[in-house]
Amino acid sequence: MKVTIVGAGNVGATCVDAIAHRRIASEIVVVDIKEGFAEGKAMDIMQTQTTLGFNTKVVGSTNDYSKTAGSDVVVITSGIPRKPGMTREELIGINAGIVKGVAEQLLAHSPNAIVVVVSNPMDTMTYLTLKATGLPKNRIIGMGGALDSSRFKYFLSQAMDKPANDIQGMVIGGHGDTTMIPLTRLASYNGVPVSQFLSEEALAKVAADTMVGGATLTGLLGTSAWYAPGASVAYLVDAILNDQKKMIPCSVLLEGEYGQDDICMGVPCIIGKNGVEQIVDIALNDAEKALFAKSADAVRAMNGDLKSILG
Ligand SMILES: NC(=O)C1=CN([C@@H]2O[C@H](COP(=O)(O)OP(=O)(O)OC[C@H]3O[C@@H](n4cnc5c(N)ncnc54)[C@H](O)[C@@H]3O)[C@@H](O)[C@H]2O)C=CC1
Ligand SMILES: O=C([O-])CC(=O)C(=O)O
Repeated sequence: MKVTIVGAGNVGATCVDAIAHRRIASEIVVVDIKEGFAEGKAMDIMQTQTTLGFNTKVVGSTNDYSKTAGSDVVVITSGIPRKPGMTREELIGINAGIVKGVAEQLLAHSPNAIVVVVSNPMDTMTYLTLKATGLPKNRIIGMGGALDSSRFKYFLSQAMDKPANDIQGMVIGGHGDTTMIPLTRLASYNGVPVSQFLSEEALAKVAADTMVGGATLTGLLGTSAWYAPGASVAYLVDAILNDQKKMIPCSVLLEGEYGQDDICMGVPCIIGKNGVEQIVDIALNDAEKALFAKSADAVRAMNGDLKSILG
């Protein structure tokens, strides 16, 4: 199986590394616009083959998409990250043009690929990719919910002092500081509701910490995070390549689900070899429904800005 990652920066290179370690692809091509950068990252990662014991071939390319031909999955991480104090939404002006151009070049060489969108603001970049390429909705997947859910489980495990791998939970909604919705009501410690272990106040703090999880790391690091984002992409790509039918919250086109139309937002999806194989329409309570509708309003407003940006 062949995977292409566009963007050899912090997130892109970590995606390559994490996918190579999972031993799920025969070849990974990494593309960047910066001369020699992707080639350098590819060579560095290839020089870990013998110490880490994987056989995936990693190839770097400076903007030559012919090397990406025939990819099964392509991942778009190209674009600028935010700096401390910024929101993801502020990146739209620069990233929209980058993502559109990259998506067109990728599909010219890999017309059957499943596209994973990572660049921010991710829900709007996913919607843009869908509109610009005209691909069926099952083949355009925005990655945000997998990451936000892993952060949610981390904060729950810290608050409960229990192992993160025994915690189940999902974050839906937009991938934004104020738009994501950690589903505390449905989170569990091996099936037991987390409300049995944490007070309402403690759960509210976990939800709040999860929502600003990316902003907190941006403040600490001076740029946004990459280890958990790269690992989340690899987790999603594994589910596609190995047809795992995992339920992963992803940003996908909604056509009536969750009361929304013509918008890409995070909802639980069954992910397999066809990409998004099913949207799981879970029964939200009234408060969660209201949060979802508010989140959709914000994402839709951002999508509206695409018209003026792209002409
Ligand atoms: N959806 C999510 O959960 C997450 C999204 N992100 C987003 O991912 C994006 C990348 O973040 P980082 O890797 O930290 O940034 P970075 O600055 O380290 O890397 C971005 C790379 O994209 C390259 N690039 C720019 N224009 C390009 C083009 N037209 N073609 C090919 N390559 C191009 C740059 O040369 C650079 O190497 C940002 O927009 C960030 O906000 C980051 C983390 C999580
Ligand atoms: O916070 C950011 O800007 C990058 C991102 O989407 C995340 O780490 O969740």
